Amino acid sequence: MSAPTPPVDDPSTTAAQGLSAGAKAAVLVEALPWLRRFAGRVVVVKYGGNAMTDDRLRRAFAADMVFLRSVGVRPVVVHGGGPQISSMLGRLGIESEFRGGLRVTTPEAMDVVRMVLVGQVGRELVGLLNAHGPLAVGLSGEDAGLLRAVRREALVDGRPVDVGLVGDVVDVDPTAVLDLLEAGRIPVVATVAPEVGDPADEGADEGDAAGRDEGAVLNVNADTAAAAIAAALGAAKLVVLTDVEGLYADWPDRSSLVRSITTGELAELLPTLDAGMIPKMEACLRAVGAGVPQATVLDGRVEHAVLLEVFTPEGVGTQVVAS
Ligand SMILES: Nc1ncnc2c1ncn2[C@@H]1O[C@H](COP(=O)(O)OP(=O)(O)O)[C@@H](O)[C@H]1O
Ligand SMILES: CC(=O)N[C@@H](CCC(=O)OP(=O)(O)O)C(=O)O
Repeated sequence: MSAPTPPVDDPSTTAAQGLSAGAKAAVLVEALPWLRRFAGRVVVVKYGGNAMTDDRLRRAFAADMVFLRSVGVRPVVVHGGGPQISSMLGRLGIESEFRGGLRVTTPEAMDVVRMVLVGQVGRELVGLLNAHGPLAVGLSGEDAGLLRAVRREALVDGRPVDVGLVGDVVDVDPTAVLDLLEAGRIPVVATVAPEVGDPADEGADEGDAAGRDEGAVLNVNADTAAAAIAAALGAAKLVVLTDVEGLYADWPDRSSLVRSITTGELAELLPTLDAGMIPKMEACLRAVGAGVPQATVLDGRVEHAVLLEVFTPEGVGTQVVAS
């Protein structure tokens, strides 16, 4: 007879082993008001950066999502996958470049974006979460009308530049995500979205009577999509994982880390920021502007960063709140 398989998160193997009983109890007691505050509420987590590529961090992230769900919080994961897309494009010999922080997406590249986000990154994440039980269900912006997008341009040196099949979310139908949450699942969203005609563009001669361009699917930046989804779900929090401690007011001066910033202050700082941080801070601004009470950019290199953020009074990273 073989020995019983230990649970995925065998408590006997955790770092908490080194803590005294008093310290362990203090951690649990400290979490109590936060457990109460977020019980039953939606928390949207944008997953990307190092937390997505390092195996130990990937497992810790999955455990965090399962923890949230186990204590009655409703996590929704919106994932990126930029490095994985670049790697697959490279393997296929398809050239790819970013302009103003957005990938120039040809129809050929779009096939790869969709294949990698939906068929690879999303699948792997669902598998990681489901090692804990039948919890995660993957879907893309194309499923059940979740996302609708219009084409957008990139801003390079203040001037608009065509980047091909790249979109910005104009409409979210959260019904499918809410159904999954209601069933106790963890929705995992890949950010490709069907294109709709720009409602402002009345003279458009393409598309059907409803202004919809049949068939086109757009590549949407995952930070931007996470913000739109958080707003549509009335989330209690948007958490954006990245590979730095948070927002630096004077990048790369490490002493300029911002712990908390209002939307008004952030709007002033935004034009001075460098490429990588712009979509993240725009996403936080958009979510909080649309009524999400808090948005936080977190260091995905820190194991269990999401739990620390949600369940401790200090939090970690940079928090954006309404002015
Ligand atoms: N003001 C800033 N504060 C923090 N990071 C910044 C800032 N400006 C630019 N960055 C860069 O943005 C990067 C994060 O963006 P990106 O690499 O696109 O993230 P991810 O892969 O996590 O989506 C950081 O690693 C850093 O190099
Ligand atoms: C338009 C655009 O640039 N889309 C992104 C979508 C993936 C993404 O946002 O991934 P990260 O969060 O890992 O950067 C891309 O093609 O890379």
